[in-house]
Amino acid sequence: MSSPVLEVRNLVKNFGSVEAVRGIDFSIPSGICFGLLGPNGAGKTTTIEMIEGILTPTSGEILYKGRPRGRAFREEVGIQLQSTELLLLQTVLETLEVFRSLYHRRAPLDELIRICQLQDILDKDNAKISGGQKQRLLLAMALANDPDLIFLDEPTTGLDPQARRHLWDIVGGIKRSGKTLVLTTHYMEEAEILCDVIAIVDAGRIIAMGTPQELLKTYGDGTVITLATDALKDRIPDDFPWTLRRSEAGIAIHTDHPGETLKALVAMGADMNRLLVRAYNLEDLFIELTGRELRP
Ligand SMILES: Nc1ncnc2c1ncn2[C@@H]1O[C@H](COP(=O)(O)OP(=O)(O)OP(=O)(O)O)[C@@H](O)[C@H]1O
Repeated sequence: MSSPVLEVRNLVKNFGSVEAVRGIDFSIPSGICFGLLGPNGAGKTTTIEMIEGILTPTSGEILYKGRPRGRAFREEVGIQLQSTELLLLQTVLETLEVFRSLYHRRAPLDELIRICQLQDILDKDNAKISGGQKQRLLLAMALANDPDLIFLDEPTTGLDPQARRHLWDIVGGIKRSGKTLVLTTHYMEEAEILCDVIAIVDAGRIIAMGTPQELLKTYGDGTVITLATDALKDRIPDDFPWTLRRSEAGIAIHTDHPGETLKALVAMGADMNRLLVRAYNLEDLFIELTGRELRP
């Protein structure tokens, strides 16, 4: 079997007394989208900045195609940083051309423009493009050297839902072209849609890892019924047989027998108009594993 594109062994990063990354291990085969999912401050950016070579690890090992990172890594990797300042008086096209000229290996310009859907904004100054357009340009810049491995650090943070979905489509296309992607996000939905393998990161450690289906199977799938706290006439009895989670948003019940649970809720006088039945998802899993919400 060919060696993984990227392997990370016992990676640690301390900033003074802050233990940002506390021993992370993973291995990424070619052609997949690997996601680091976790709340703010979990250590996602620190982890990928160590791999990218922006930060020096306190300890641990990073291998690219089975070897320590060297020239090949620098030439074959594309990076979309979480925040990048663009030259405001340059146009989108000029920015792309300058960026492409920095590399020996270059993706064809028309392909970059087509993949990242920049056709309509090529003549616009960087100062005048929207958040979604800027993210698409940053993505095109990350693809400028036709990389084998691409890092995307929270590519859709701050975008409106429509721009977010647009970027998901583009990233999906890049994935289908056979590239290997590493993506960080604190959006469960984004990880579920784009990633083949997800590592859930909390407080500097990976607390669960697998395909979305494996994670849900291992840690509990089933159904979640949510309802407002005051949508029940009666009190929930102490011997209620299903897992209950209370929050400001209301009550969430995790059950493998939704029919029976619904019957029990109806018997307690539940207002059916204020009740939602949905599949258990990765956000539920995260809350069950850590006791905290994924998003702040
Ligand atoms: N340069 C630094 N100096 C000191 N502490 C830092 C530094 N960079 C990050 N940290 C701390 O390390 C921890 C992990 O931060 P990191 O940015 O890696 O998290 P993250 O999961 O990427 O969060 P976000 O989703 O907000 O980007 C946090 O407690 C953060 O405050």
